Amino acid sequence: MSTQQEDSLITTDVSITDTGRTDQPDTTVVEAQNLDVFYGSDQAIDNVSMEIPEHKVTAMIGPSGCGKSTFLRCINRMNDQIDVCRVEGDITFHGKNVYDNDVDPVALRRKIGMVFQKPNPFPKSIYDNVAYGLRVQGREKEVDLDAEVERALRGAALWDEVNDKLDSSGLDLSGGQQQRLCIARAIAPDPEVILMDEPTSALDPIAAAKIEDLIDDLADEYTVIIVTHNMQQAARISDKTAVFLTGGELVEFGETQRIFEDPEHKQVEDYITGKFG
Ligand SMILES: Nc1ncnc2c1ncn2[C@@H]1O[C@H](COP(=O)(O)OP(=O)(O)OP(=O)(O)O)[C@@H](O)[C@H]1O
Repeated sequence: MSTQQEDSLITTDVSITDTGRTDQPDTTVVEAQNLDVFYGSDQAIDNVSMEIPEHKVTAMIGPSGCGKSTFLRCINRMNDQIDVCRVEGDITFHGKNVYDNDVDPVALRRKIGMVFQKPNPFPKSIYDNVAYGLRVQGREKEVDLDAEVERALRGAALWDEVNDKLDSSGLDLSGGQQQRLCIARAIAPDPEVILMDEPTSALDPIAAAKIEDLIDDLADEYTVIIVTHNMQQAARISDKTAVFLTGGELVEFGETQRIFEDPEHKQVEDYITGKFG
């Protein structure tokens, strides 16, 4: 390790976990090319290009307001719901521009699910929360719904805690359980990509740690793209890290270990060593 790397490690006080996935070759699943996003006349994303690898965890970090959530919402067109939002450039999923006229945003969101900062289960039973997506898709009759609900709850590491109370309201669960229920709801329709917007920031450290472990497991089957304010979390769980800085520019993108140990840009080093942001 170079002296510079040692210095960075000492000053960041961040321990980087080898996820064991970094040696696997990358296959791009989502790609941004010269992406610009505006809210009215204000630009939130500035000429961002990035290739996001399949079956890995990619973290988006950067100071508040730098466009992380905006970028995430472009991937499954959640920004469509914001009238003043305008997207230019390309964002592709398996090579297909998600903003093409023939793309159905609802079908896209089945492939690219989302989990939000605040757990938001529906005011329905645990079972109905998880079954929701399959029912909306009209697949209730074609699949074994009980088996699919169990599969999703197991996938979200919640089955053992709720299998005897599937008819109870999802709102009666703890915050951490509610977030895992939301993850179960997101994975039940069998998406390929899961977008997570600060999924642990509303949780206590123990519940957050469970979600982090879960994200590691999810990456075996899904591509996970996570926005986090927590640099330690990005260093612990992600394979790739994208650093956005004010103005919606992507300043650096690469292997998480390299970004944290040996960033190319002084601004990134300053950000991850806590000098600003
Ligand atoms: N619905 C909206 N309407 C208008 N402007 C918006 C909207 N959402 C976000 N913005 C603006 O776009 C910029 C980027 O916001 P965004 O939420 O994407 O940043 P962020 O990096 O995720 O921030 P944070 O870390 O605080 O969540 C900010 O200037 C924000 O004020």
